[in-house]
Amino acid sequence: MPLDTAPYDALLLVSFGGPEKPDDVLPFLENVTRGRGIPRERLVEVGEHYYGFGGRSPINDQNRAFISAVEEDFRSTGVDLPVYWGNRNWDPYLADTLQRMKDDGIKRAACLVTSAYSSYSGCRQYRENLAEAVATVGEGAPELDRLRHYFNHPGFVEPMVDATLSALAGLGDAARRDAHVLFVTHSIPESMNDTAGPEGGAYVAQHRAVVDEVGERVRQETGHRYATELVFCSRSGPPHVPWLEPDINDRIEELARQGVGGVVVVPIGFVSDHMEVIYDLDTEAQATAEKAGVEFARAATAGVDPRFVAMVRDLLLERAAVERGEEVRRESVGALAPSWDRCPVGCCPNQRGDKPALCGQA
Ligand SMILES: CC1=C(CCC(=O)O)c2cc3nc(cc4[nH]c(cc5[nH]c(cc1n2)c(C)c5CCC(=O)O)c(CCC(=O)O)c4C)C(CCC(=O)O)=C3C
Ligand SMILES: [Fe+2]
Repeated sequence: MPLDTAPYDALLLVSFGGPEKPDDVLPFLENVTRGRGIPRERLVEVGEHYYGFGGRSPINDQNRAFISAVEEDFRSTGVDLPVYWGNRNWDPYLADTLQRMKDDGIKRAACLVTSAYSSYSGCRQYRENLAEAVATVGEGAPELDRLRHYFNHPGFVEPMVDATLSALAGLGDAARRDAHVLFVTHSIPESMNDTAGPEGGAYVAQHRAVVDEVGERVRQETGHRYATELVFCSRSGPPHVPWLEPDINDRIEELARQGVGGVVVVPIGFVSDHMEVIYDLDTEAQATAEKAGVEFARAATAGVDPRFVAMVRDLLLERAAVERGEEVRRESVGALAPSWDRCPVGCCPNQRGDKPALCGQA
């Protein structure tokens, strides 16, 4: 018997997109930064990160692998739904995917965004992209609901705990003893965090909840309370605009000066090993650590961990039941409550002016 997924007849994976070949790099970067006030020098620099990896981001292949894993999970558990995929910044673009869904007769889809937290960049901007894509397709475009934020879902948190434990095990005994666990996420402008979520500050608050929960579980598993902290990578934007700090590289250098022998870097801000992870962490931050004489181990991202894959099904069935008016039990761990189904009005505002966005409260 297939499980009841009504009112949904599809799942849509909504992601960032990335270049597939060197010629894609500049047009991709132009898509990402259009109207975002990013200095030219920064674009040239980030372009080099991509060229250094053959002009190809791993993110699209990672999304393909994730979709295959979700399809397999659906098949084996009796969820009879097709899975579609659309990006903000690169092919397959959201509007093209929505057109295909409409042609396939899809009426209403649940959207999983590959970003776990609240912020303009991680949430509302995707909701604006969905609104734009629906407007492009016009009459007959599928109705879309966004599945809730999953930073505190056990399917996201538990793989992070195991990844942190494995990374700790990868340090030498001496370095491990006083190692600092650096939970890292994408920096955003301070003003973007100040307005994130319904009451502001949600981006940092949600990350701190994950840091505390993973830190506590690692303590339970190892019997040792490692120093844990939240640090940031991938700062962009003009120098006079304040972004969230400390930067991971600055922090590693400071820890080295204090005599700390090892760091474990846990990319809680990202769901797969895309360019921010393989360049900003594995290349740049690792080089910083080497130069400073600090042992470095990077924890895996959630990727295709079966628990993370199964989370998609859990969120989908949960939301479907909510939309049918049924009582549901919402899985979550840590200090914060499960997140909302529809973003409150004014949540994570676009600081450059209002744009239509889907998946919010009326
Ligand atoms: C919060 C956040 C996430 C996590 C949530 C989520 O996953 O959505 C994220 C993810 C990603 N960011 C990515 C790539 C880029 N982000 C940029 C620029 C920016 N990101 C920002 C924030 C975030 N970004 C911000 C505030 C900017 C400044 C411009 C602006 O205000 O909009 C730029 C332009 C160059 C630069 O400025 O660095 C690039 C190339 C890729 C793809 C990687 C790949 O190709 O493998 C991914 C997954
Ligand atoms: Fe980004």
